[in-house]
Amino acid sequence: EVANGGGQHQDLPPLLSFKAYNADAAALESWVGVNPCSGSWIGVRCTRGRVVGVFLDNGSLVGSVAPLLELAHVRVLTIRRNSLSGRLPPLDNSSSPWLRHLLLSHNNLSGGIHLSLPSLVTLRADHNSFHGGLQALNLPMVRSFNVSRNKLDGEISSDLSRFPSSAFGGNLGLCGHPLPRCVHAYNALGDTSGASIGQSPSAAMDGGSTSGGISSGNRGLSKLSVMALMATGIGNAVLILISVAISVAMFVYMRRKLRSTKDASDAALCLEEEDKVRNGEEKGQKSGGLVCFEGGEELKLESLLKASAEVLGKGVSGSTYKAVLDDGIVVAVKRLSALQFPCRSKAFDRLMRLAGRLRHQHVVSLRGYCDSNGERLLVYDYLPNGSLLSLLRGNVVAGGGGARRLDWATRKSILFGAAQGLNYIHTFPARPALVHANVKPSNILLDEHGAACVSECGVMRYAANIQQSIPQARFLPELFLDRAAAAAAAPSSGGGWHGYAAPELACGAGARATQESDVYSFGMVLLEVVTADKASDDGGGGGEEETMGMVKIGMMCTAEAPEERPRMAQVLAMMSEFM
Ligand SMILES: Nc1ncnc2c1ncn2[C@@H]1O[C@H](COP(=O)(O)OP(=O)(O)OP(=O)(O)O)[C@@H](O)[C@H]1O
Repeated sequence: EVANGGGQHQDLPPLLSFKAYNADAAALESWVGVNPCSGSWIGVRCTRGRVVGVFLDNGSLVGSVAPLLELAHVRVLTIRRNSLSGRLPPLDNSSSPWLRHLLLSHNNLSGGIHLSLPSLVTLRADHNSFHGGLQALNLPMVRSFNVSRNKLDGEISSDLSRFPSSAFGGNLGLCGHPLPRCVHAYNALGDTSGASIGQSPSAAMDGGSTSGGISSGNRGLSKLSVMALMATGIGNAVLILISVAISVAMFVYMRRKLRSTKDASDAALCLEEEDKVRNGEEKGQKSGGLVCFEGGEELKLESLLKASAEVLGKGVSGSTYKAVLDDGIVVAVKRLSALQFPCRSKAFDRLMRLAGRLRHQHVVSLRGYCDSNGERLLVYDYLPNGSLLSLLRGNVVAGGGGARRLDWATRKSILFGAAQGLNYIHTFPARPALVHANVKPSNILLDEHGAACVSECGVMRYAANIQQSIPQARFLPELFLDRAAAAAAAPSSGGGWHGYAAPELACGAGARATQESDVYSFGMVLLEVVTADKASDDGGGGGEEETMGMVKIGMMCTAEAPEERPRMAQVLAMMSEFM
């Protein structure tokens, strides 16, 4: 029943039309064959043989989004951080009856937004070039909403005004709660001038009729009529003066108001981060005990707890499971150890809500977070191709269109990807600045394209016994101890200390991870990867110069004194010479 008249899968034509814009895009490389529901089309999710989800964030994709909205059963369309252009077609219940989550942020889409979708739950259209007003939006069920940083104007309807200012910021023409009040300048001016114009002719007419003889050319104007004429003239002059004064006042008021709207709009952007923290957007959406972040809107605690799970591994901070939910979504669930995280901490809670906003192609996305009845679960995207640790162990992993082993090109691209992820975390606008606190090979995962993604940002920063656990080396996978110790024995790294954790973290119970200690850990990983067993390198090695260059960067990162280490942005700049 999924075939159309020509015997073709019904969802194939729209997907192929979209692919036609992106013939050479790596993100759509797997879109081959005639059955998009065969399981091999990356980014396409099907239920009962129909496409219900399209997930194409960060794919460097171009063209129009329109073909994807022709998928008759699509429930989730997320295509953020691409270069899509053109207009968003008007959508209503008859064109898109199943659509629940539409995520279009960070593209170049333009035109108006015309959506009448009574069941839409998520609309993220920020960072585009949409213009016009919001009056063509009828989204009574929407819970996650953001149209900031577009070219929208007009008044925010009362229905949408329940969202925080950060949902609307960066649109200079938008006004009304939660942004500053709208000034109906044209109406006000029109009314004022309308009143004065309306009055003076009638007053003149009255005057005219009172005088009775002006139009008749009577030269001998009566005293009364002269006085009436003068009174009318003075009256008119006063009215004109009043209306000019009102107009000037209105003009000044309007200018101030517009300026304050702009200031407020800028301020809204500057304060966006804090706003989200305070006003609840950062809180995500509560869904039965689970706080859901962007892209995790469909998660439910109940279905997480019911899901079939497979243990991926156990670390100091807890255990990680691969969970397959009822509707086929696969996630990785980290269950935090009660020993390391014994009590509820506001700081940790806040950190998780911040971590839920990290979205970058080299950072594993946190989609949800649960903290109830002493149970703490973190829900991440499941990355299917293992970790840097498994590559270092000599395993061959899939990804990037074929089997991957630790050849030189792979080593460099993994290190460069991880460095970009870490730099994004370090430069994310947050106060205090974000720290990863547990950079090591098992936390550098490989996505479906084989790209490196940094996982578990910040979790270990709030662990209770991090100091005790480091010297006992439980903190490190055993395999690494000798190698890491060897790397750390290098003169500049102040031998005697081993592992990925910076030496300063060993001293004193109050030691807390910092961005400098992250750089140290990254340096250790880099040295590890660059110097790892060449037997796993199947040719195309780095060459002396490149290897030495990378080792030098690793040495700088692992300087004993934190202040001597470079910042991640500098590390990236140095590494880019070898990329
Ligand atoms: N999102 C994910 N997708 C796929 N595999 C993952 C994901 N997160 C973690 N893993 C894998 O699960 C295993 C266990 O990870 P876990 O984070 O629990 O332990 P760890 O990294 O060894 O130690 P720590 O508790 O210090 O982070 C590791 O092999 C890790 O690579």
